[in-house]
Amino acid sequence: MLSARFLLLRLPLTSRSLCSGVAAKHGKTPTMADVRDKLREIVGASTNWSDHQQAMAERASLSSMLAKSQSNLPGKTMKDSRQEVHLPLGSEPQLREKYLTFHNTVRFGRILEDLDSLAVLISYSHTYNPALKRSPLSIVTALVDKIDMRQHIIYPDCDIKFTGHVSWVGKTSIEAKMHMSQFMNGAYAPILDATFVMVARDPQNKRAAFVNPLIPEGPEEEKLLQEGEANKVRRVELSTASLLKVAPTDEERKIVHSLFLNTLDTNTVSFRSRLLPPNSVWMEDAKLKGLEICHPQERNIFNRIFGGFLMRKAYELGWANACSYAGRRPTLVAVDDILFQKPVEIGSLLLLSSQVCYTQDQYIQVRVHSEVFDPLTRQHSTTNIFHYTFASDADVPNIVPKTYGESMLYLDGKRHLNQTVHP
Ligand SMILES: CCCCCCCCCC(=O)SCCNC(=O)CCNC(=O)[C@H](O)C(C)(C)COP(=O)(O)OP(=O)(O)OC[C@H]1O[C@@H](n2cnc3c(N)ncnc32)[C@H](O)[C@@H]1OP(=O)(O)O
Repeated sequence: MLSARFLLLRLPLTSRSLCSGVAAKHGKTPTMADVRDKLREIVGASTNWSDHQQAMAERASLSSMLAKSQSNLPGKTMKDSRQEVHLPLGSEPQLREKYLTFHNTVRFGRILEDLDSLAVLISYSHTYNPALKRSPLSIVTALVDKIDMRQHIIYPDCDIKFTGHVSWVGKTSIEAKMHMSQFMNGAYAPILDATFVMVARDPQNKRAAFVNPLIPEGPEEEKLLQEGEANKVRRVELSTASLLKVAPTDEERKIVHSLFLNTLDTNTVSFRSRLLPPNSVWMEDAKLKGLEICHPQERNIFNRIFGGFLMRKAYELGWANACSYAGRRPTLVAVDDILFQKPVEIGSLLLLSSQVCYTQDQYIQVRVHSEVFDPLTRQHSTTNIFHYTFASDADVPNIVPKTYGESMLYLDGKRHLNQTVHP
């Protein structure tokens, strides 16, 4: 239980004074609700679940509209995909309810959903073909490369603005960069920067589909494009160096061995007898699990489970685990490398499992693994891995692995923390 004193300390300053007169004039700037309506229109999504099969059959017929190669598609500029979207939390109290936490901050899980929808709209704007009524592309989220928090408190009653555009393209993939800011003290202040990788598929989401080339305009855009290229190289390097594929480095092996030695009982001189060092928690005692039944309400425009919903659920579970571990409410520092490996079908049983996998001073690195479970075949298959970095306002106990598998999770967590906190 959180003490009342603690709650008082952690409550943000009353934001009303910060954003008084918020009713920022948006004119006809789209809102998040407009973004979702627009996406449904672009792909011809069914509004009722009962119509989804017909809508999917109609989309299948769009296959012939796909480009045979990337060079057949006209180049687009970053301007073509640029979007600005408002979330009028300050001026629309009814909307605020959806975003509000008990602690009078904004539910970050909801922001993840909005970023996901915006990244999809940005990608559709880049691939827009005025000759077609509907887009033949199914654009799905493949990876949340990074979300860097520039400010840790998001006020629930100040207007929010999202901006973003395509920053790099491959043959069938698109990198979208987005920024979120909040209206405070008469101006918009930066809250976070996000980079998502989206992948274009055919109308039935069965194979990859080409996207328009990107033409940079001016040195700033050239630089963004080069950064996108470097990001792609980094992603390939990271995946080839994954601890699931290759052994840890010499330095990492030493860390694991030293953790092991620290837990040996010097009296018994046995490899089996293990003792928990002071101010530490065994990794097996820092897990939190959840189950989601994937109802039609959470479907995306392609009648699969919306990626943003998965991120929200995984974030909330990860946050609860970090909160329970620290014994106080942590703040989010960064989100990185959220991998969408397989689509989640409507009706699935989705098992979410969160694990504190690395700690350092006040930082807590949490990994959430999600898998679908088929009760008929009893088969499990991994759909997503999520990585969240949290910070507490005091140092937290050290997490200690016992098995070799846990040690690999520990090293993976350390890599993620080093990348997000001390890049
Ligand atoms: C109702 C209102 C809601 C409105 C919001 C709508 C939002 C809709 C968006 C979603 O919700 S999507 C749902 C969440 N995402 C998923 O379910 C995706 C699940 N994952 C997959 O289906 C596949 O893993 C994926 C299509 C992403 C990749 O499949 P493959 O690994 O077979 O891809 P392939 O090898 O053919 O590579 C295709 C491209 O993807 C790139 N790629 C694949 N995995 C990647 C990765 N992990 N990171 C970066 N790029 C990646 C790859 O480099 C390549 O790019 P280039 O052609 O440009 O070189």
